[in-house]
Amino acid sequence: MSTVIKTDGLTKRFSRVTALDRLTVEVQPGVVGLVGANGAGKSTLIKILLGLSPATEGTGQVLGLDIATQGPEIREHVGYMPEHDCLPPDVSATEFVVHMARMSGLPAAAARERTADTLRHVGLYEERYRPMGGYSTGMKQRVKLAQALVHDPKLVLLDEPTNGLDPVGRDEMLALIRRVHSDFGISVLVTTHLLGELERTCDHLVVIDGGKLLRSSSTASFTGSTRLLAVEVTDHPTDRAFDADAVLTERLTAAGLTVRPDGSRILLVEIAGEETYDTVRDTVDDLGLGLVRLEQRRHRVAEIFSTRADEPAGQPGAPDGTPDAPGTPDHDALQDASAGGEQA
Ligand SMILES: Nc1ncnc2c1ncn2[C@@H]1O[C@H](COP(=O)(O)OP(=O)(O)OP(=O)(O)O)[C@@H](O)[C@H]1O
Repeated sequence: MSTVIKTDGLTKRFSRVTALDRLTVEVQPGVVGLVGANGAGKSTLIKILLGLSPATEGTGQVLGLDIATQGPEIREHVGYMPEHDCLPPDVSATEFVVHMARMSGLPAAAARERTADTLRHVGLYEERYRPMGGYSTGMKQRVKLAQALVHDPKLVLLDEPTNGLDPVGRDEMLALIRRVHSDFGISVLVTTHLLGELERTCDHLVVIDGGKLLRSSSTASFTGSTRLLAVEVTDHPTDRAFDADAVLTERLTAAGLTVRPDGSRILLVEIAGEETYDTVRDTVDDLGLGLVRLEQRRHRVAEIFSTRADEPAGQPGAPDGTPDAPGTPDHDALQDASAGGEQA
């Protein structure tokens, strides 16, 4: 397995902000999520990896090519889907993608053929002949993805591809992103601030905060099991005044378990051993209640940020003692999509 992206001490300083701060990371083939709040440095990293913006310090390779000296070769083998709307409204998807294919060096006939195939692959059919100004956000995102794929790259960098999409559109885009890798073997680096999306889509996550690497590891290692059981019970079948959660908490505590509420309906019970499951089941049964949920809690990617936010003030600042740069990310901007925190 050859390394797709490698950086060593990559730093980008703007006049008032250090957007990337000695970032050292390696990315292997697959679908990799680049996670960080707004302003964490994701877009800056993508531009540097494409050779479009020079690093202030440090080195990097993409597909074994040097970011400082081989930008054009990198862009020949890498597709890029920018975050913002960049589509000319008066032009059709077909015309635009053919143009982008020609810019990548494909001859006219091959460009037309690849465009037709790629637009079909992203799910654009008859509409591809209409001017893009009339497209929905979902259709525009598909065109942006198609132009990143049309020259048959080995790697695509996707900057917030689900931006502005409703939940259905988002699921479709995420499925498409998985297929880019599974059907064509193209590696994907995808940025988003919707954490739940990444848990479902990516094999590996790179988390950055304030331009620094927080963690780089497999998605499974982020979402491993906790030592907590999530328990949800039904109301009492006959006694409407019966406070099921309160009585259950009391009984489980008396049985030696540690219990705390999580949200309005769920109790979290610390797992003391295998017998904890039986104790909960038996107690719920004794009270004449039904079990709606009894499952071991998994970690959420979002927890890495909440832990970080709990650190003593000053800790995340630059090691040289300078205060955090302006534009330090707003952790609230990171939304846990799986917890229903997404906007349409
Ligand atoms: N050209 C620039 N000049 C000055 N500062 C910049 C420039 N580009 C980015 N920055 C700053 O660098 C920091 C990182 O920005 P960047 O766009 O890389 O973050 P991001 O993680 O992609 O966030 P977003 O999701 O909001 O795009 C921010 O503080 C931003 O204001």
